[in-house]
Amino acid sequence: MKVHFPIRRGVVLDKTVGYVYAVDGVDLSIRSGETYGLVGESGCGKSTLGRAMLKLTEPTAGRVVFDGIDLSSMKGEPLRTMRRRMQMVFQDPLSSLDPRQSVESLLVEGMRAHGLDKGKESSAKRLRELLLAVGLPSTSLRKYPHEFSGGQRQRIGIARALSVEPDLIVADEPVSALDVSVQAQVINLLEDLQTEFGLTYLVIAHDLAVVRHISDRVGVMYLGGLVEEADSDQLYREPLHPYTKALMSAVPVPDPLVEDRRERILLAGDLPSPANPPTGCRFHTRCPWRQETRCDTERPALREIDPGHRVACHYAEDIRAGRIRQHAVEAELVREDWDVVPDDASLAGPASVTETLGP
Ligand SMILES: Nc1ncnc2c1ncn2[C@@H]1O[C@H](COP(=O)(O)OP(=O)(O)OP(=O)(O)O)[C@@H](O)[C@H]1O
Repeated sequence: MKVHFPIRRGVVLDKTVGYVYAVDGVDLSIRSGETYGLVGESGCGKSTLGRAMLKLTEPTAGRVVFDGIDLSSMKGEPLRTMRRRMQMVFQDPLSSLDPRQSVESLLVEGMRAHGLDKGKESSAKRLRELLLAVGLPSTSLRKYPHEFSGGQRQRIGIARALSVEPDLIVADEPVSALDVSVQAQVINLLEDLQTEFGLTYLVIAHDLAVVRHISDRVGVMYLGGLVEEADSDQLYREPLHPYTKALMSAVPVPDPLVEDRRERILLAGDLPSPANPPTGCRFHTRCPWRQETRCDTERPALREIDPGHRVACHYAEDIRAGRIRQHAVEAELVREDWDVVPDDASLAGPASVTETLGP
């Protein structure tokens, strides 16, 4: 799939002077009942991909197939019916919930739009069930979003998504606006609801720790492309793409008393603009293992290195076997004596993942 946004100039924005290559050739499938975690730095195209999967953003090229049905040319009522089955939970519940609507009205709205409010009594029962499912008191119905804490508001956002009985939920940074102490509660809630209602999740996050806990499989995005994908355990045990390795370097050590023997990876330079991505491998401008000239000119395909473990790097096997490791060490881009501990292991913001320590 591709999603390219035109960059327009001129008095009435009538000239297209270029494109933002937000999603540029991603082939991703999510299995029924699983949680797929999508990670990467801010601006790499995660949200755009999530929105395009729900047809909230029209793809420039490619198809979205949901439950065997091709949504590409679907419009009007058939698309609306399919949309009920695919809901989104947003990062900031305060901006995604209309402050003038009570919780009751917020929850009933979607049910009504999809013909699921079948009479006063059954709607009231359904509302009670929804509140119970997300752990909010029944007195919440008459209240307004600003009367709740951040975590409670996210529960309202989740209840709202659940109200139309979806199969797939795309959760875009569902906990990143919340206090750390509340994050785990919301993640646990999502897990419980998945078991209870047989949901499938796409969880988008810049924080590897969040995704690790909740995901069955994880995909790592860089500048509009998927660079690595594997079962969660496998990816965390043996990241193969240099970018994933760098992200892993930034995850804090779980136990400070355990000696940290992982290699630390320094990425050169800043994240390039998706409006002007590098030729060849998108990651080559920052890669410690860059090999001339193949990496600069030839874009690597995502290929299966081990069963279910796909990597978009020409030299993944060589890096794994340590065959081209020396080059990176000599260039002082990979060091074993790194002693800089990150203040913040998150990957938010345009800053590159540099000089970070990991477990
Ligand atoms: N509607 C739009 N029009 C033009 N450019 C857009 C639009 N939506 C997103 N972009 C650009 O596409 C790129 C990818 O954005 P996207 O929001 O998908 O990234 P992201 O990885 O989800 O980042 P974040 O975590 O900051 O939301 C960015 O450069 C962004 O500025």
